[in-house]
Amino acid sequence: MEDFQSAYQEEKARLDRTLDTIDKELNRLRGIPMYTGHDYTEQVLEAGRDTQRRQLAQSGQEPYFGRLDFEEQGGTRTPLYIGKVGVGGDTAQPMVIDWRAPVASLFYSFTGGDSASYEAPEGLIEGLVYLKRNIVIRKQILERVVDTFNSEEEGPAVSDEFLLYRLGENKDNKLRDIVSTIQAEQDQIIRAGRNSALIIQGVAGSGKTTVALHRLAYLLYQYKEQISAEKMIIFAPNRMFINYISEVLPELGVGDIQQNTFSDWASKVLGLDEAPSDGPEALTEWFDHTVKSRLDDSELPGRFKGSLLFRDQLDRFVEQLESACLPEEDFMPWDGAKLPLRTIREWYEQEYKPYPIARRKDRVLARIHRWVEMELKKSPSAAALKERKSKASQREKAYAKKWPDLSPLALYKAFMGVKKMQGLKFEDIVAEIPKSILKMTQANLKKNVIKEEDLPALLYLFTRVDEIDGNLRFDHVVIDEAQDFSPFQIAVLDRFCKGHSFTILGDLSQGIHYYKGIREWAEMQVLFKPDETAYFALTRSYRSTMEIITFANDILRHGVGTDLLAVPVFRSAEPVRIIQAAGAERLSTIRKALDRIQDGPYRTAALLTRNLGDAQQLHAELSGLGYELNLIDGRKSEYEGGISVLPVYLSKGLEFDAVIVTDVDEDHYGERDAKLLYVGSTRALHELWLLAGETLPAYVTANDPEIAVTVWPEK
Ligand SMILES: Nc1ncnc2c1ncn2[C@@H]1O[C@H](COP(=O)(O)OP(=O)(O)OP(=O)(O)O)[C@@H](O)[C@H]1O
Repeated sequence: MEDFQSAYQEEKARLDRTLDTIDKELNRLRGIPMYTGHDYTEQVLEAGRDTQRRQLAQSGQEPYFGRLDFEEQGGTRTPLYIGKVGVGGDTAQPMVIDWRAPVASLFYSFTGGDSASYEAPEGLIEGLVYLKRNIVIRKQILERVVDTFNSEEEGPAVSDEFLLYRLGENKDNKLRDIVSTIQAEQDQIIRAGRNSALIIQGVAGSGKTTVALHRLAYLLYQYKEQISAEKMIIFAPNRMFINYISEVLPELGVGDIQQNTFSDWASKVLGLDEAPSDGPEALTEWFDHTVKSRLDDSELPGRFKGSLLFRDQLDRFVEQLESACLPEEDFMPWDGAKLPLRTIREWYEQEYKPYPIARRKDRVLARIHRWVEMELKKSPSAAALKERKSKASQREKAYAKKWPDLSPLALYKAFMGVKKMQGLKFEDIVAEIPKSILKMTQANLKKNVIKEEDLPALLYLFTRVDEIDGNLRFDHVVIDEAQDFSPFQIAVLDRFCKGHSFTILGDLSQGIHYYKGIREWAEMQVLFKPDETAYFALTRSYRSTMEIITFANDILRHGVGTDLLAVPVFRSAEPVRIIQAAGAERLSTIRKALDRIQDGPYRTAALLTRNLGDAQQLHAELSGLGYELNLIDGRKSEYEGGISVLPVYLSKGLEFDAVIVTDVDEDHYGERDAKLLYVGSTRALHELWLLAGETLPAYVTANDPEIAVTVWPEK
């Protein structure tokens, strides 16, 4: 107790000193009149002061969250205070060190032991850690001081006490930063070098999304000279998810990073009027549990059109295109004048060879135009000039039309046999496309309907025949829920991305979009050379209680059939409740469970149904009974918190303090839908209820009363 008191007093005094220094510095900066003139040097200085003012104002509320006492070899014990932004960065001993600075990595990577080291620009720095302390400051008030390592005390190396305190809290509506409790295995990913494609397999709740966002903040800090926020992008599954994660980057002081769905981004690049996407109707079709037979992988359009085989077919098509583009004829602007095919061919095949085909076409046509202008100058009279000019203009237009239309859609239509293209013979390639997929695509393209699954091919054709403009290129690409991406999508993105700088994260066990996603990470790894890629596995799960994770692990083991199990953090609460709620009892049981949850200390909860129709119906019934609920149906772009009703497949990526899954029976969640139940169950932080139908799915067990029970709570 005494120790705690003295630690608290010590930190209180230090906080007062820090706040005082920040206050003085802020006042000094605010006292400098804002520069609004035209002098460039002054403008740069003013921008710097503005950033400093904003950062200091932020630090002035919660300057730091951790302290690490470190003694560098040959040096002395020094307390390092670590915060979201550095304060006094130019001095030899800054008051607060930015969490992304090399030395701050010790705060995260240190797991006990006699010595510690970190990578600095000047090499490996070694030394001793004496103390690791978590400090909670809210609005300038010191709220909590917890030592998670103290070399002078007996006890476990680095304790989880502070992490558990953080995980036990109820969550706001939005995902939050975790700078104060980043774990060593997460820190390794956050600080991994920029020029490789990281592939991260992480169990549900292992912090993948959160880690990716922190990694972006780190990369921007570490490589500030080489990369910029506007050239980084996060691909997320839908608009609502983007809204859900939207607070983390601003909390980390990072703005302007693009956040988009693949479909929206691709449509913009391709100039499509509308972004094709798996709308609610398409999803309902894929996720309907009453559809008993599922197509083989090779017949699933998304799987086929996302494969590298399909990319290779397009490659063969483009190769032919190169030689077939040039019209096999001389150009005659008017009778008696001739630009021989031989010359045009030389321009196209030799002089402009370094350019992509579409650029070559433009250059050849422009050069022909220039040649015509020169020839026109030789006209014998004004009348002849006029006549020749008009003829040449018509013939130039006619000649240009003999070149193929090289827009991605026109090429794709040609490839799929919906549009004629002279001089190409690729029937053998098309014959390799599964018949059902070819027929369906042809029918769609005839009506000018483009599906989401066609986007990689369209983008690929674009990048193969044309130049990618500099402002479309990325310094870094993050792909969340990457198990739902196809290898071809990644291959296309690689063409837009400098140095294979990717963070690709997902969870194969949550691969519920079976009709388009991958089955193995190897499908993506083959895209990169071994030294261009690194693989990480996150197995610790931070979101849910130990009971929920142990229960969900059983679904993985017996239902999904994988050994990628989650390791819980030891945070214990109520067992999972599996309650009979079939037939006439269904609605009243849902209500009873909901009432209990509403009486609890929670901020967010979710009712997860098997499909959209169920969610709509339940939402209508319960709203009619006076419950305040938000329906999430795939159309919404904002996540509102409170109690949500949604089909289970739309819950991916989200989390709620308490979750009720309805209709958990063999019919709704047969073995092939075990992944859906896994996703649903792992959305819960503190409480999970499964409302059971007549027969529980065989893979759902309630053998251990510490983990799952089939009775109502006693009080
Ligand atoms: N080191 C940590 N400290 C505190 N909280 C953490 C930590 N890592 C993850 N969390 C919390 O765990 C929860 C899950 O994180 P996140 O959503 O990023 O995981 P995920 O792996 O993307 O999950 P899923 O695949 O299930 O959607 C979040 O509430 C996050 O704040």
